[in-house]
Amino acid sequence: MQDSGIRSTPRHTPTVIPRTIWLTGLSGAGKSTLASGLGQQLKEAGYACYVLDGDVLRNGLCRDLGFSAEDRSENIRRVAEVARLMNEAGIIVIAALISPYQADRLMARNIVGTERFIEAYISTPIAVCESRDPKGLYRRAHAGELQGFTGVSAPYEHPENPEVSINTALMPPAHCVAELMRHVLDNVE
Ligand SMILES: Nc1ncnc2c1ncn2[C@@H]1O[C@H](COP(=O)(O)OS(=O)(=O)O)[C@@H](OP(=O)(O)O)[C@H]1O
Ligand SMILES: Nc1ncnc2c1ncn2[C@@H]1O[C@H](COP(=O)(O)OP(=O)(O)O)[C@@H](O)[C@H]1O
Repeated sequence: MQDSGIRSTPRHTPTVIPRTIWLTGLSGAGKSTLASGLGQQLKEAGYACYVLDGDVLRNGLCRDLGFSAEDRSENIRRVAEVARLMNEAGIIVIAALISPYQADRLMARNIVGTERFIEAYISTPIAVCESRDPKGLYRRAHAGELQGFTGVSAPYEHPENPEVSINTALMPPAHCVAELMRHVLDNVE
């Protein structure tokens, strides 16, 4: 066969390993802020990514669920299943859920696949979260208007071995996002 002489231009196409970065931490710790900042940076760097925010999903996919231990577990299971599907489609997922129980986070890791799962503990101390109180939920929980509120009247089990740990009380948001971005880039190519 005659050589047409046409050559495709060699391109550097990075082999992206689509990970799920699972942000866990108290309400007000900074999960949503960092998830959206990280999502924006990844998009700007050319990666396909998607933010699954517990707060948002509870208005749709998980709107039938409350905050009992069982419902939180089901919430996390559903989000982890979605994350797995998105990873399989080549999309980097950033999940931001309180996910207060160790067993549920382990379940999420197993559903997504342990090699794909990056647990990022947003370790902001509760005193800082309470002073931020961006939605007034701590005030309502202390006033007895909100039952089973994580950190006040429901437990938060600290991750024992997270891949990343970030205390947002110590650095401005941009630095926290940069720290997460560095970790993700080290792990997606
Ligand atoms: N009782 C109680 N405990 C904790 N959080 C509560 C509760 N009631 C409502 N909210 C609001 O729900 C958001 C947490 O949803 P998650 O899906 O992340 O929670 S969980 O992972 O299933 O525990 C959480 O969002 P964030 O503040 O962004 O964390 C709250 O706004
Ligand atoms: N370094 C920081 N990183 C993230 N959020 C911060 C930081 N410093 C202050 N904040 C503020 O803390 C609040 C965190 O709220 P949010 O991101 O909704 O937390 P969560 O999703 O964990 O409930 C926001 O009002 C944010 O502006």
